[in-house]
Amino acid sequence: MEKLTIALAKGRPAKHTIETLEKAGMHFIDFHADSRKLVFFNEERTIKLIFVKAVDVPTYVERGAADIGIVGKDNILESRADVYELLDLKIGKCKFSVAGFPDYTADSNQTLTVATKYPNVAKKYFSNVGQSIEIVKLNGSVELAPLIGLADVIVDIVETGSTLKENGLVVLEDIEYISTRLIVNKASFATKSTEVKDFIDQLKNALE
Ligand SMILES: Nc1ncnc2c1ncn2[C@@H]1O[C@H](COP(=O)(O)OP(=O)(O)OP(=O)(O)O)[C@@H](O)[C@H]1O
Ligand SMILES: O=P(O)(O)OC[C@H]1O[C@H](OP(=O)(O)OP(=O)(O)O)[C@H](O)[C@@H]1O
Repeated sequence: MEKLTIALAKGRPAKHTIETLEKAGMHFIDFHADSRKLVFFNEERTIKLIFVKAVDVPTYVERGAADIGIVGKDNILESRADVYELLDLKIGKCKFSVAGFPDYTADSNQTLTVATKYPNVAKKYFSNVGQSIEIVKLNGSVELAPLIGLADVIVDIVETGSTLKENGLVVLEDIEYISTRLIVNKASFATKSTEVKDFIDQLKNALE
């Protein structure tokens, strides 16, 4: 009998996350990296794994379509979903930064144009530092925005820094450390507490 539904973010950290689940003793028999299948079960059929777009994972968990989600902190922050965040898997490590041209100088009296895939994160950061901004919401290739005069600065994920470097940009400020986290639906945490705690404990052991 199926006990838990886990929503896993498709994309970069997925393969590593599956490896961690395998290490924790959960085997998803027909999973392979280039499969187009979106639903998998472990051997005992106690865990249903669903693959969804990273940005949608917090929504699935908040609304109870999944009991647990495994997703980047970037998507959790942007979604502002009301869920419990209970574990850092310490994979998919990167950071949120403000980036721009090396000679960029901040002027708190002027409205800054900020290009980003993460408008809520950008708004919160600049509101905290007292800078008024205008957001240009993009869905990718954000580093292009300052180069073509679409924005003064960007708020984006930086991992190795090579995308910034190759486009003549630098980190101006770091905002937050990002990695893959485990989130839990609040009702599931109460009604399925044993199953949820067992799942987290198994995962924790595999991470040690
Ligand atoms: N260099 C990186 N760039 C982007 N995301 C990274 C990086 N390193 C780790 N991550 C993590 O990987 C997740 C993104 O994976 P990926 O880029 O495959 O998906 P996505 O950009 O959200 O999806 P899509 O490209 O389909 O919109 C991020 O949410 C973040 O937590
Ligand atoms: O510091 P780096 O190691 O260069 O990694 C950071 C880059 O990777 C991500 O883009 P992604 O590849 O997801 O493409 P996108 O521009 O379509 O979001 C992110 O948005 C940065 O552009």
